[in-house]
Amino acid sequence: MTPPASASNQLDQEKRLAAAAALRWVRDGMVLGLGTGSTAAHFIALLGEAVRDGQLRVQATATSQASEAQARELGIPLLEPQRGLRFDLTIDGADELDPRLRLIKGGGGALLREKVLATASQYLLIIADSSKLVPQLGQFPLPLEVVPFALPWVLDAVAELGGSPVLRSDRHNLKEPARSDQGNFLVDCHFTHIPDPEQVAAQLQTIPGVVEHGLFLGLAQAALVTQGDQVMVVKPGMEPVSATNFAELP
Ligand SMILES: O=C[C@H](O)[C@H](O)[C@H](O)COP(=O)(O)O
Repeated sequence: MTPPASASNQLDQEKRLAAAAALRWVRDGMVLGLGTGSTAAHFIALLGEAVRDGQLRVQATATSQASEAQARELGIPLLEPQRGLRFDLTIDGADELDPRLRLIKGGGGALLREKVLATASQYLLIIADSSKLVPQLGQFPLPLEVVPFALPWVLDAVAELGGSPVLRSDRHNLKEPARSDQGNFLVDCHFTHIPDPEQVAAQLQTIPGVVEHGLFLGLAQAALVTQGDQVMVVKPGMEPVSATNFAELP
């Protein structure tokens, strides 16, 4: 359900505050991974300003064509995928995160590239508004990237796991399926509750034709979650603390 306009403005403001807090930990010379989605777009915009004003010199690789286009337009120097390329820090959004920093990602269809960069990063920092932090994952439908040929069998297999799969439609032409940047289909799996994300991830990995799933487990080191006008740091096993308490990466 879409939130009413005032709530959606509030969430957008929270996203921007989290993005601004993340920018504090970007250091000159860093190689960055740039996430995808509305929260990551705030970060890229702020980073672009810092680069333009000469406050930061960084290089970056983006997790989607959309983020790459935004970064290019803002003059952020971009690196192509290459062997040996590692990222000091990747800043990305999430659709859901739990207190152990297990994530659901892929609402924008960028889960594959996002997981590739997250895995090649020393530090994955998630930025999010207050609606994203949940006690248990699964309310947000879990996205899968699926090879088109394999679709019918993937749908069968996900249904057997209790995930009520729905093939995602193209936003601009609802009669057509949405495609990832790789040209694959996206399937949203409505589990409602995922009490054991590790088990679900292991099961999804065995389905032929599933290129990637949107469970990000053990990948994020910290999250910046805005609650009202306060940005809080969330780390596994730690009570959330104000982001202003950290001078370095949390
Ligand atoms: O594929 C998209 C990504 O995983 C996004 O980071 C995620 O959907 C969150 O997007 P937003 O910041 O727009 O809520």
